[in-house]
Amino acid sequence: MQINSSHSRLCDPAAKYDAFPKVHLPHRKWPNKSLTKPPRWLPTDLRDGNQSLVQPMDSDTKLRFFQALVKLGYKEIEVSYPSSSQTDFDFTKRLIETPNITPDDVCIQVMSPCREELIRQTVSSVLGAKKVTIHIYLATAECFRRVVFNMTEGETLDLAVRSAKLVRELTKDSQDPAAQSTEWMLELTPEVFQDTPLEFALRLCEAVKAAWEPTVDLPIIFNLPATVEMAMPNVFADQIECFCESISEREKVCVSLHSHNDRGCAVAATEMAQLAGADRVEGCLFGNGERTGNVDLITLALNLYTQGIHPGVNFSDINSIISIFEESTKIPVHVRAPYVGKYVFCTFTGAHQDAIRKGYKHQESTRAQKWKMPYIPLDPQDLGREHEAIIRVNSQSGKSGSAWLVKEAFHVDLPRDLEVHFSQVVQTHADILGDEVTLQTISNLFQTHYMLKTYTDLELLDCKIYSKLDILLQEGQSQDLQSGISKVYLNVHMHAIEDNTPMFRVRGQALPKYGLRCKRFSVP
Ligand SMILES: CC(=O)SCCNC(=O)CCNC(=O)[C@H](O)C(C)(C)COP(=O)(O)OP(=O)(O)OC[C@H]1O[C@@H](n2cnc3c(N)ncnc32)[C@H](O)[C@@H]1OP(=O)(O)O
Ligand SMILES: CC(C)C(=O)C(=O)O
Repeated sequence: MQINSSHSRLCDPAAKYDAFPKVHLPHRKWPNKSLTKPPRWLPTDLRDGNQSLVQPMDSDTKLRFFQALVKLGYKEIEVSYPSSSQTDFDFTKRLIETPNITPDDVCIQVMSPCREELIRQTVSSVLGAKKVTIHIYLATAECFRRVVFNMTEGETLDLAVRSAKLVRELTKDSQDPAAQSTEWMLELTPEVFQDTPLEFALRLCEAVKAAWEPTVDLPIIFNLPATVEMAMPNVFADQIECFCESISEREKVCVSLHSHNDRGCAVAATEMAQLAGADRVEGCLFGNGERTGNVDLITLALNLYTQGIHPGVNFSDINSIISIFEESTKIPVHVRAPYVGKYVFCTFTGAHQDAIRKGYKHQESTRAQKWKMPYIPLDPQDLGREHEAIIRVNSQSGKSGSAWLVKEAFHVDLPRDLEVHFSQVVQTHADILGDEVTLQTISNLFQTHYMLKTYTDLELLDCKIYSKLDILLQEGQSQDLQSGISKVYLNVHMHAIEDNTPMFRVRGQALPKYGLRCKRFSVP
């Protein structure tokens, strides 16, 4: 019976789940806009990213990660949840007290729930820093208020205001000299903004703004999270546009986004919400973070980059960032992660390989400035990646794939006939192998099949197919010309590897199927 009831639920999801309500915004403007500049970025790898790990980072690991984020160019970094653990508290102090770790233009952000003792502890961890954002959060979504806190809207609003006033008292209004040399900002997160009635979110933010009294130079940050992503990106964009249009003193407010990826749409939601007016984006490298992760900051940045917009951060040495990330989080970057995965610039597919190979040849011959490459939206070299990994060969590959690897191994362009022939050799091998055919294997197959292994002191330099007619004409033997040309010759230019000086020409007669039979050597 139990089984039946769960079956019936699966057949009728509406009995269990409600559709997310639409936003009434008939004159929405965001669909007609484009992104033209990067947002203010805030990586939260050391807080939201860290809190999602099986093994939270220790102080040295956090420091290494922090320094990597600074090197990438981030100017606001959420470094900890100081009241969560001694490690986080001490790490925050370490960033401030160790000379030359935190550049003067980098603002560190620390987070606390709206609880008096925890706010006090949080502020005490950052005293002495140059620039700080105190980030307080509280749950405003109806389900959270009712289920977790048992608080009314009024009680929630009061708590938010009291907390903002406390932060103010401890920071920008404080008489403590240690607090007076700091540039203080306040960030408030009404948690699960996406599921909070807009009218209540606005009312609460207005009250907190009045309590904090921000300025145009140091605006208050309202971070509007999809703590759990619950609706399509267009719905989120509508919510953000409504908020941006309705909040008063917009010039004193920085609207920040913090999207999680529960529906797999965090990148799209974050991009559309920027069209809708948001100024700032919180997220994590490689989309780390609670559950399905925070929005991936690298994808967002490189999406801008490939539209010709400088993202303000620099991913030109992506491999070192991947290493730091994997060592720090113990989470491998997915091989298909946009732009950065091991396989994203790589194809096994014959038709794609052919297009890419032609693309590279075209790019080289036209010396085109603009990047227009079939199947590859970003030049891997811009990320410090090599081209070698682009084409890899298995049984799904064709002649272009094996020819690309022969070029890598021997630096020669195969003539088309030979490409076709060699590809059949590789295909037969790949089918039997049922696996990738490596560069080393391709090179061995080529040498063995065309008998280049016979002369191990020689290196292949060039390789062309000549008709017998060409050869005879070259050698002035036109009198030997016979009608009905039947044989094709393969001319293989080699040089001796050992002393590297004398040039040899090995003439090989390409017999049926172009198997090379070397006939003679000569110094050219
Ligand atoms: C969406 C986010 O990412 S929010 C950030 C979440 N991050 C963390 O929780 C990591 C750090 N947290 C901690 O170290 C601890 O949970 C502390 C220090 C905050 C609190 O510790 P404890 O007092 O031992 O409470 P515990 O961990 O059991 O959590 C329960 C408390 O969290 C509160 N809580 C639950 N959900 C939320 C929420 N969304 N926002 C704020 N507080 C919450 C509960 O009200 C409860 O408080 P109560 O005991 O007064 O009722
Ligand atoms: C508290 C906020 C910033 C958060 O982490 C979330 O909503 O996911």
